[in-house]
Amino acid sequence: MALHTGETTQQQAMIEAFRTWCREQACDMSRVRVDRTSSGLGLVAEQDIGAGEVGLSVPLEALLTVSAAAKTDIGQAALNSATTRQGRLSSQALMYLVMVDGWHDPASKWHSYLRLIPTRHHDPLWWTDQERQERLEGTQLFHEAHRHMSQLRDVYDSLFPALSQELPAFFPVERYTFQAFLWARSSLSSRCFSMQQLRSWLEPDGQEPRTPPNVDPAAHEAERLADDCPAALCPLLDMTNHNPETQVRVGLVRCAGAVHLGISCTSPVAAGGEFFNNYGSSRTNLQLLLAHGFCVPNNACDALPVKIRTDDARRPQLQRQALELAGLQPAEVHELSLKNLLPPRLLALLRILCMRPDGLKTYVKHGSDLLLKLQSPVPPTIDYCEECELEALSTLEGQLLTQQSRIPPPDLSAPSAPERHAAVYRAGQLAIISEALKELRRRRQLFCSENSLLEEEEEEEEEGDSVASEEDADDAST
Ligand SMILES: C[S@@+](CC[C@H](N)C(=O)[O-])C[C@H]1O[C@@H](n2cnc3c(N)ncnc32)[C@H](O)[C@@H]1O
Repeated sequence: MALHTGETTQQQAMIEAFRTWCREQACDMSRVRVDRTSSGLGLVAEQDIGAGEVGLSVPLEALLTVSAAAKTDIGQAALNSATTRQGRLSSQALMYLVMVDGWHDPASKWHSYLRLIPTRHHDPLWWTDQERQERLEGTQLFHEAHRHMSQLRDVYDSLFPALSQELPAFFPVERYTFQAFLWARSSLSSRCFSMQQLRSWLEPDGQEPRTPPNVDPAAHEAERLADDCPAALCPLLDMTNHNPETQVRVGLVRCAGAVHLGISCTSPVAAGGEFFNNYGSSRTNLQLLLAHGFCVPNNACDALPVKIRTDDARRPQLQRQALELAGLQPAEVHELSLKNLLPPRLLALLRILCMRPDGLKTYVKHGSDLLLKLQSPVPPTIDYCEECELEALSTLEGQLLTQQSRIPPPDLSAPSAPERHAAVYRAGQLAIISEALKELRRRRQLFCSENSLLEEEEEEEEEGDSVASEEDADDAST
């Protein structure tokens, strides 16, 4: 990471202050040090760390959990304010309030920690509308980024400027800006650990009692809080960068008589090597970019979400009955991936939507076996079902071609890191579409040859198509 001399000195001073803080909090960081890496700050092994050995750990008292946030002066002020009295306070918002306060106030328990978090993030919520349009057009992430931004705006607007007017000493207007809230949101989303990890032991603990310490808010605070933050900040552990090749375990460990959150790696880390984390072995590039602001090239977990609208009230009753019988939900998202190019549930759904009513009558008789039956191709020999299979495949092909045409071609050598990460994301989406199209054509050929049908030379645009995609739904509403 290129830093100017002034920035380097300033950052070094902040790292030193953070190290002192870690010592004061009795963190176990004897085997690692905070250092600069190609992904910002990270942790480097000071000595060989064995496979399964706890690399570092942090006492639970040092974590910023919803429960800890609720106990701070700022948390209490928010919880007892007239502004939040009408309803429950969002637990996420409570975390943001305490994080913004802690960044400014040297008296905050987490001040030295919060100061070391980057002041700018690179996820799509930090991009301008135009950048989001250019980088994400035609993708699911474009909609997700907008949705997250407007949710954050709603949460912010529900608290400000009211809290600043009611309690200006706690919530000064110049401190609690939307930008500060955005920083807190992205800091939390990019660095948090799941509460589940705070409830399970990393290793069997001999004869000791195994009940994990309670990390939940007290009952009277929980009553006032919406349960919308299943995550906590763990200073130091959150300095670990992501490596999809690494396997780690995170959980409770005992250290010097206290309970810590610790991390161990299933393979050894040599002295001088980076001690990595794995933010989730099944995280898609959409999830990584939205929460962490980066993507993994050729991400094997990547998925292309496809949504087919089925909630149209004008749908024939028989179709609605078949969808219900098959247990297909109106808002169901079907995830296409390189491992599962054509999910059987999606094909079953398309078969229902493409089947003539008399054919559907025959199929509905299968009752609870309907989904199973529809996961295999519909033979053209069944009365009124002659066209069904090819129509279902063509419908999906049409939708994928439309999605493909809407996604701008990726430039993996783009000048800025966010542009490159967006390009990696688009490349992943386009790769799945392209492979799914090949698989669709392969299946069509097979189906035609098995049923002695002639393949159509060219696809024709369906007029008055009865199958509407989610993208179409969005277009229709704008
Ligand atoms: C939990 S923090 C890790 C510490 C962070 N590097 C820092 O400087 O504070 C997660 C952030 O680190 C960066 N990061 C982690 N792993 C990365 C990777 N494999 N590629 C690119 N950036 C990464 C991203 O900015 C991400 O949002």
